[in-house]
Amino acid sequence: MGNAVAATRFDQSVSVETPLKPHNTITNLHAAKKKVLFVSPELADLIKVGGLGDVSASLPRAMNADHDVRVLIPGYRQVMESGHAIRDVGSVPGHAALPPARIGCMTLPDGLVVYVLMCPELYDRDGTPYGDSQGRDWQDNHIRFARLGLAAAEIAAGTACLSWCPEVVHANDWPAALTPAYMSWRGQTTPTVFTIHNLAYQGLCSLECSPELGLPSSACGHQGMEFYGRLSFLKAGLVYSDHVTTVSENYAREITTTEFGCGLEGMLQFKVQLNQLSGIPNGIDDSWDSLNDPHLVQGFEAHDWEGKRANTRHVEQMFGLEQSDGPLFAVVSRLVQQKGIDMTLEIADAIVAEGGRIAIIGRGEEHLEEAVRELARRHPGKVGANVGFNEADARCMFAGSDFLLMPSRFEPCGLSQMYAQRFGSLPIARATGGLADTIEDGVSGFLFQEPTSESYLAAVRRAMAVFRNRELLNAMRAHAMASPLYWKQSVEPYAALYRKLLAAQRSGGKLV
Ligand SMILES: Nc1ncnc2c1ncn2[C@@H]1O[C@H](COP(=O)(O)OP(=O)(O)O[C@H]2O[C@H](CO)[C@@H](O)[C@H](O)[C@H]2O)[C@@H](O)[C@H]1O
Repeated sequence: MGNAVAATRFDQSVSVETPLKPHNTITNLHAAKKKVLFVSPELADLIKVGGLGDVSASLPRAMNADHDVRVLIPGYRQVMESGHAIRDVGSVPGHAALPPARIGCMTLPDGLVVYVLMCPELYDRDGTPYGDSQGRDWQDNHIRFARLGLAAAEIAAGTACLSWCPEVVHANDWPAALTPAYMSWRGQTTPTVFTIHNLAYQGLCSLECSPELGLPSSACGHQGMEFYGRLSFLKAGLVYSDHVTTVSENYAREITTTEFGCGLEGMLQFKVQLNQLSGIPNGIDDSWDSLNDPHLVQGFEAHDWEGKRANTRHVEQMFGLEQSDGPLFAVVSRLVQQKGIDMTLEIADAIVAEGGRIAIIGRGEEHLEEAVRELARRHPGKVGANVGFNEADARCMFAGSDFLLMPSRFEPCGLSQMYAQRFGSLPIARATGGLADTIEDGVSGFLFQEPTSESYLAAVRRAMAVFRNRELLNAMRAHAMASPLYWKQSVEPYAALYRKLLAAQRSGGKLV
């Protein structure tokens, strides 16, 4: 990337903020709003791969009425070129193989403050936050995300030259998981929360990477982040944070079992004994408003089913589907094993044979992308597939479809099923994780128990039977659209957790 481009990226006209003295950790103890640093690899306003991007955009905003939550994300190319002015406000030194970096500050139009970790050699690349445009993970991901964690630790220590210092640090998923770890190794006492959005992605690297990350020797043992002979970023988040949350109550229970614990269930059971693991469900933000969403061809409310139908016609056109009186099923999903796409492929012929049509938008594993394309080729006019990522199209699909197919093998919370319900599309989902917590079987959607195509198809058939009973269908749609799934329900549990950790810190140290 040439200098000319780089030079346009930082708004240097604003003076660098006055550095804070190291360890002068809290500028105003009596400030009403607690300062929280929210560390994440995604933020939907700027870059989104999946649900973590949505949560990072909506949870801090929902919390901000009573808190001062600021987000720290890496300065990927998409972030630096987003068009938002970035003030250069601080810096962090290098450590082992982690290069030094600058910290920028971006204020989004609604006032959300975002710190951007600017390190072009690590983040200025084509592709996604995690890999290249062919879907291959970046080979230096351990360095890229250790850099993120250590920068967050420096901000928390007041050593990043910022005029703001958090009282609580909230790190999300493996890419941010070294935040509490570096804080612990450096003796920092600011309370830390680590949220698991998906236990299956662990951020594993070789033990030999330890010197590159500048880890203390204790980190590489069983009591540290060693996991079956490798280093696990996610395990570091569990071991070194003061409290672990995950994104639904059901998933919080499930991850303590062998079936869902990904080998970490013993550690998670221990966290439960210490009262350091809880489930706080995700919500959705109020942009999910079927009457006023500008992406829809026609806004609609419950009982205005003609308005919803206008969106169905639009989705049919988008996907080249024949018009029909049969149900329209939508798939809006990352195309990965977790999401059970293979099961949808197995039952698709039956859905089509029984009068259904399917519209699929998704991106992910190459073999699943190809299988989805092949399915659409086999059923012209009945199945349409768009292999890619498009938020506006996804919103139209939630509004235009009758049912959302979400047969996830596991699902920490799931957002798509909540979006679908809000837009009057009834989710058909496996009763797992947050899906079981947010869908009422036979009331706002359809749940099935076993991760088999037989069990799934039986649920689809129940949905089709309801589709033929207009009165019941419309009652279920209206109920789904009224489901109380907004963030409001999650704000207080997070606020209570922050209060508890701060109280523990005041009364003599961290929770043990
Ligand atoms: N091709 C495409 N085009 C447009 N939009 C697309 C898309 N594919 C997916 N999306 C969107 O991406 C998001 C996916 O969020 P989910 O929560 O459903 O799953 P994900 O597995 O990514 O998130 C993980 O983190 C979240 C957040 O905690 C948990 O809810 C979840 O269970 C966990 O697996 C939704 O906003 C969906 O609409």
